[in-house]
Amino acid sequence: MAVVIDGKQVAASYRETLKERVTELRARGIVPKLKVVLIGDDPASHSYVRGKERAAQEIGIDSQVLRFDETISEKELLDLIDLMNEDEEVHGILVQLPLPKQIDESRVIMRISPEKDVDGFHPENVGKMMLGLDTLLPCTPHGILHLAKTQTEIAGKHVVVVGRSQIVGKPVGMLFLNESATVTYCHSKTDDLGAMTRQADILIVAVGRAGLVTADMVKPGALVIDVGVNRVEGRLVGDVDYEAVKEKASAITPVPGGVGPMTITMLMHNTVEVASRG
Ligand SMILES: Nc1nc2c(c(=O)[nH]1)N[C@@H](CN(C=O)c1ccc(C(=O)N[C@@H](CCC(=O)O)C(=O)O)cc1)CN2
Repeated sequence: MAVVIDGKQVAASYRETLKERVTELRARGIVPKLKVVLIGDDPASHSYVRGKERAAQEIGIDSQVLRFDETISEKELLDLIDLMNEDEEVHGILVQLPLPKQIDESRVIMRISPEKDVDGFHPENVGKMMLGLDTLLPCTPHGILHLAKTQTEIAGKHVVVVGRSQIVGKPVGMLFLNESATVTYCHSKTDDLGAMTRQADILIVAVGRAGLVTADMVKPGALVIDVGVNRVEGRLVGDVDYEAVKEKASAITPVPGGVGPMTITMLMHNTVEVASRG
């Protein structure tokens, strides 16, 4: 029976250290400031942004959410980003994804100053991450690495990543490689997925398909990290068949309450990092 990794608790304890850092910054007259751009009325995006506001308030970060109708043009959004880039009081800028179809996501990400890119999505930050240089790391992958380190040594472990998205799959593999893990990437075209996942000491699943990973696809004693968020019959579930895999793994993240809370916490971490750079 696996240890259930309590992401809420790990996140809460990490936020305590951030609170202390913010108290020190405020004593030096620095108030960390985060601007979040929220476009449209997607209920999930609104809920995630509320979570970001709550976490910022708890830690002492000054956050402001700028809400726009989904008809906003790309030019209006890019002009707004320019203003925030120039505002010396703003440390972090985040545009909540996904964006409406008239707006090119890459153009938006590339317009945010890399120094203020608290999502860690800008190519300059992604490149530095690949090189193992100190930079703003993408929040979900950073959160996953932190959770994994609460359970095991990473160096020498075989990490299998299922999923190759720009914001989770690709970067999370890179972060584990930087920690001297052996990394295998799998995706929708991978032949015999189970043969791959069964080799994993640490299995990270980020596809967005409920029940994709079943118990027979997991090596006994593996650490299983489920990044999927799927709504099935009104319930939130991950990509892993949680009840069955729990019996086989040594540790597992639940959905909800696993990786999700770490995403928001690492966003706060990045905002504090930028503010600390002075
Ligand atoms: N600009 C960004 N957009 C998006 C990101 C991102 O990192 N930056 N990631 C996701 C959404 N996201 C944060 O923005 C996010 C997703 C999930 C959670 C979370 O806490 N999930 C909970 C369940 C929440 C629920 O009930 O729906 C959990 O897993 O426990 C936080 C943040 C896409 N967009």
